[in-house]
Amino acid sequence: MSKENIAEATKLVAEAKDALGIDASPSDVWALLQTKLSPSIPFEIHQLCYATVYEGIDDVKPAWIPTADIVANTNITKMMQQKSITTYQEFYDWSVNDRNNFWMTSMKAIGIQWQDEPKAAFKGDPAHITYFPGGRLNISDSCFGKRPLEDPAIVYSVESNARSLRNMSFGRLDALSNRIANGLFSKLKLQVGDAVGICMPMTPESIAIYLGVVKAGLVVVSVADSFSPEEIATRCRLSNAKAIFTQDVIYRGAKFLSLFGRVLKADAMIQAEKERSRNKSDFNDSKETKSDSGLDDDDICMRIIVLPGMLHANSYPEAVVDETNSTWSDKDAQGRDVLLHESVVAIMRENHDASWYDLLDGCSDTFERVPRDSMDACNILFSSGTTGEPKAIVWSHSTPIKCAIDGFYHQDIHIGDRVAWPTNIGWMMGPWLLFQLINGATIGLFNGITSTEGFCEFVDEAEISMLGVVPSLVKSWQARNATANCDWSRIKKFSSTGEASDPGTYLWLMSRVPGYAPVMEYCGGTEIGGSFLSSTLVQPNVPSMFSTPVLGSKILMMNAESEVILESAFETRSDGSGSGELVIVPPSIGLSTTLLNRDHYNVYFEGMPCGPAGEVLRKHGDEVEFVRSSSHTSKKNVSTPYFRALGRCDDTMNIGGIKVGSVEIERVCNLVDNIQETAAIAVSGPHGGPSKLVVYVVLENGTEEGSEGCDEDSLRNAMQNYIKAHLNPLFGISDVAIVQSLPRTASNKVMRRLLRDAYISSALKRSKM
Ligand SMILES: Nc1ncnc2c1ncn2[C@@H]1O[C@H](COP(=O)(O)OP(=O)(O)OP(=O)(O)O)[C@@H](O)[C@H]1O
Repeated sequence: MSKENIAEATKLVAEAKDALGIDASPSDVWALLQTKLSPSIPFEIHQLCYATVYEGIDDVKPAWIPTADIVANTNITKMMQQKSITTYQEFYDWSVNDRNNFWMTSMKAIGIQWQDEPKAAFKGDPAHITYFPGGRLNISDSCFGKRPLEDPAIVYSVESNARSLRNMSFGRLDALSNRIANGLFSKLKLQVGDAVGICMPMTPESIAIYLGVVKAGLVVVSVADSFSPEEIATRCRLSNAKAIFTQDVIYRGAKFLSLFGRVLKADAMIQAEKERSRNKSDFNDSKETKSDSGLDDDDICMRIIVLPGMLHANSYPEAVVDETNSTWSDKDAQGRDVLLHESVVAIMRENHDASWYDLLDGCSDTFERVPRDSMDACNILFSSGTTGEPKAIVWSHSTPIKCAIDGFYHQDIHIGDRVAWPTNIGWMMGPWLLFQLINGATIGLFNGITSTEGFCEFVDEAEISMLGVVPSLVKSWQARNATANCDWSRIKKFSSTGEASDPGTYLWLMSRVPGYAPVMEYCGGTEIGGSFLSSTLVQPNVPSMFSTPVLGSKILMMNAESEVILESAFETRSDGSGSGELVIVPPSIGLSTTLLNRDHYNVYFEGMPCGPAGEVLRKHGDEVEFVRSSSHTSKKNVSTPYFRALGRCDDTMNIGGIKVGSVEIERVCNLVDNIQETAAIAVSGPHGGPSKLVVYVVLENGTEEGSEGCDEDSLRNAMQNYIKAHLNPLFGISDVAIVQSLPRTASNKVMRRLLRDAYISSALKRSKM
C-alpha cells in the first residue's frame, strides 16, 4: 500500500470523525464516508478507510447505510405504513405470523390479475399444500398492463457493440408472444399442458417465447444453453418435451458455437433410448402399443424451432436491426429475413424442424390467454446438481408470484426500474428476472460474455438500476478492472445469488457506485421459487451478509442434535453468534410441491423433526451462521442478527472436533496473496477416522506455480497463519493442491464433492504404490 494512499485514508477518516464528534459510532462514521468515497478514488483507500473505521470489530461491519429518504421510498416502508406497522422487526413478524394476510395483501400490491380470484393463499397441510385455492389465472397476464404499451419491456444489446442499445416495447413483446402462442397451436399442433423446451441465450425472443408458451397454457422446460447433448436430452426426456426452441449458433467472443447441433443430438439420444426401451418391452411382452393413428406417441421426436443467432448482431454482414422501438423487424438491409447459419440449414430435418419464420408466418398478433388453475404447471426447472442429480422442479402459475413479491420487497423493484441479471432461462434466475415485468420493471439483456468490459458498459448505457450478479462474475470484473470506463451511478442496488460471496470482493462492487450501493444477498433455491434469506434497503448492508429472512418465509436454525438454536429471526437462543442447519417452516408461496424425478415428500419432509410448536418442517440443506452486531452500531440501528451462508450441509466438515463450513475456511484462505480462489474439503482415511483438511488453490492470473511463495508448502504456511489468526488454530491444513481451475456446475457452483472423490481416489492410488 502506497504511503500516499495511507495518508489519504487516514485524513478522510479523521475528517469524518471530526465532523461527527466523539459520540459517533463506527457505522455513523462510515455512513458519512460512503458519501465521500467515489469510484475514481483508488480502491485501496476505500479498503483502508473501511478497515480503520471498523478496527477491532470482527462481526457486523455495514458498508452501506440507508438514508432516511431511501428508507421512506421503499416498498417495504410503504407497506408498513399501509399496515400501520412501525418497525421492520414487527413487519417481518407480521409476514410470518399472519401469513395468509401477508401473501394476499402482497399479491394485490403487485397487481396479480386473476380470472377467478382466490379467497386465501393456502389450503391443506403444509406438506401437501395448495396455493391460492380456487384461483384461476394465466400468470403472463400480470406481466402486462403496468406500463404504457410503448414503454420498453426489454432493453438489450449484443457483445459486438455493447453501447448500441435497442429495446422491445411492452406492445411488441405482447404481440410477438401472441404470434408464438398462435403458432404453437396452429403450426406445431400442441395442446394445453404440453411441455416445450427453451434452450437458447436470453434474448428478447426467448422472453417472448417463454411468455407465448405460458399464455397458451403450455409448460416451459428450462434448458441452459451451455449444456451438452446428454444434459439437454435428460431434461427434455424427463419433462416429455414435445418441441424445443433453440438457435442455429451462439456468437461468443467472435466465435460461433453450434447450438442446434447439440439439440439435434439430444433428440437423437432420446429417440435411441425410447427405441431401446421399446425393444426391451417388446421382448418382455409383445403387446401392441400403437395408438389408433398407427403411431406410437414415442415415435414422435421433438420438433425443433430454430432462430437465427445473429438476429440482432450488427457486426454480422447484412444483419441490420430495427432501431425504431416501435415495430418488430428481423430483416436484413435488403429486407430479407436474417438467415439461419448455413451449416444448420443443411442438417435441419425436413417436415420436422422449423425455422422461426415458418412458425410465425401468418400467425395473428392477438391471442386469447388460456386461464389455468393456480397449481397448474407453467415451467419445469432443474436445480444445479451440486448435491447430486439435478432435481426436476415444477413451477406452477403461483410460483412467479413469489419471484415478484421477493423482488418487490427485497430488491425493492419499482415501476420503471431497469433490472439486469446475467443468467439464462435454464436457471431459476432467468424466469425470476422475466417475472419482474410483474413489478413493472424493464429487463436488461446482454447477449455476450458477461465477465467483460462490454457487459459493464452495457449496464451503464442501459441505465440499469438493479444489477444482479453471481460471485464469480464480480471477481472477474474486479480482476480486469472492467468497470473503469463506466458510469454506474444509476445503480441503486445490487443483488447476489448462486453461492457465497467474498466480502472483500463485494466491498469493491459496492464501491463502484458513487455513494456506494448495497448488495441484497439472495439465498434460496429453484425449489423455493426465490429466496428465504436476504437483505433489505431499510437495514444497513454488510458485504456477504444477509440482514433478514425473506418476508413471508419462516426459518429455524438447528444444531447437529436437531435442537433449535434460532427460533424466530430476531430471537436467538444465545446472545452472540451460532451456526446450524437452516430449516423452513412452511407454508410459503413458491415452495415446490412436485418433483418429476423424485418423491417430493421424501426429499423435503421425510424424517424431519417437528418444530418447537409442533410445526411441520421442510429441509433445505444450507448451513448458516448468525452473528449479532456488537456495540458498534449506532443507537438507531437495532442489534438484530445478521446471517452468513456457510455452504451446503454436505460441505460442512468436522475438523479437530469442531464443525466448520467449507466456505468459512475458503473465505480466510482467499486473503493470502496470489490466491484467486480456494476450495476446502474434508477427507477421511480409507478406514474412517478424523477428517483431514485439504485445500485446493487456484493462483491469481499470471502467477507462476512454484514462483516465490507459490509452492504448496509456502501456500500452506500462509493459509495456516490466516486460519490461525482469523478462524481457529485447531483447523490444521493437511494437504494443499494447486490446480488450474475448480470444477463447477454449469451454473458456476464449486463441486466440492468431485474434488473429494478425486482426492480420495488419488490418495488410494498413492497408498497402493
Ligand atoms: N446468495 C447466496 N449465498 C450463499 N449461497 C447461496 C446463495 N444463493 C444460493 N446459494 C446456494 O445455492 C443453493 C440453491 O441452488 P440451486 O437451487 O441451484 O440448487 P443446488 O442446491 O445448487 O442444487 P441441488 O439441489 O441439485 O444440489 C442454496 O441452497 C445455497 O446453497
